[in-house]
Amino acid sequence: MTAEPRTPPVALAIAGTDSGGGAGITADVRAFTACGVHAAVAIAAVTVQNSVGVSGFHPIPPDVVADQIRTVAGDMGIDAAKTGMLASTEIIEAVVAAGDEVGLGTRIPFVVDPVAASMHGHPLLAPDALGALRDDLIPRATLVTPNLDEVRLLVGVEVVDDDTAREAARALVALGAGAALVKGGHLEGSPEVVDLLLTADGTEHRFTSRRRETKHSHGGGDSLASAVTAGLARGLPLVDAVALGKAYITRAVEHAYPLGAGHGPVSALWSVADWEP
Ligand SMILES: Nc1ncnc2c1ncn2[C@@H]1O[C@H](COP(=O)(O)OP(=O)(O)OP(=O)(O)O)[C@@H](O)[C@H]1O
Ligand SMILES: Cc1ncc(COP(=O)(O)O)c(N)n1
Repeated sequence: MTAEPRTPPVALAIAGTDSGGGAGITADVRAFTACGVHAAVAIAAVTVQNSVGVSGFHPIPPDVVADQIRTVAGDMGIDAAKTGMLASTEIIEAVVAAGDEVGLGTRIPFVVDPVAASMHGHPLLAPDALGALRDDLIPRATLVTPNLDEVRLLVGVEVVDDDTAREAARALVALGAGAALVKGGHLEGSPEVVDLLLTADGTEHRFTSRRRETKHSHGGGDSLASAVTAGLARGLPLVDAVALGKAYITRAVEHAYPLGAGHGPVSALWSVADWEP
């Protein structure tokens, strides 16, 4: 007799699409799958995007974003959730309202990746939405995962070394986040990439990897945040979930591939390429 298939944990990505399949929801779904959880999605925006950049940006009506969250939570349940591109103040407020109803950040671990722009420098968030991100969404986060540009926008700290990364993480936790992971990918000039995790009780952890010389890192931030979310959905403690996320992104950057004329994506294919009929 064969055993009944077991239902995996469910993780929800609340984010934008990338038509080129490098970043946003496509990176989230790949990371969830590679990390062993079922991927549910609440689409917040559609972008017209390829490896060279973003040429269109179309927010989804806020009530539709909120309804996607409610309908997933009400049926299959959510074991952890993450946000990526949220596009506007109105969408952020809708996510906050629906998130409060279903328990994001209280009953359910909630990772906020405060996406403000694409790696090509194209905006993915209305400038007037920073306040809602800072004051309403981040205080509900179990973990916030900014890159160094987002750190500057959110808390005004210029990160150049460990001390300033620590200062930034403290400022993010002071906004009300349960923990902050300050990602060091943009700190060029060092052979290592250090991501600094600070939890609300003041405990610090450094996650270090060798820096790969590559221009193909599209979707790296989304992939890291989603892999951490998958770890949380699987019930790992936060520090172990971040360690899983760092291991996943390190392999994904190692296997990143050229695609199109611009920046290729980090890869999840190493986790599935050996499959044979
Ligand atoms: N060159 C690299 N080699 C190895 N790891 C890297 C490299 N660049 C970034 N990473 C890792 O990728 C993750 C994302 O870091 P980064 O600071 O680039 O965030 P991001 O700007 O949000 O990502 P992206 O814009 O590429 O989606 C981090 O865990 C970081 O350590
Ligand atoms: C829909 C969407 N979400 C997030 C990113 C950020 O990813 P990156 O910084 O690699 O461009 C993106 N480009 N598009």
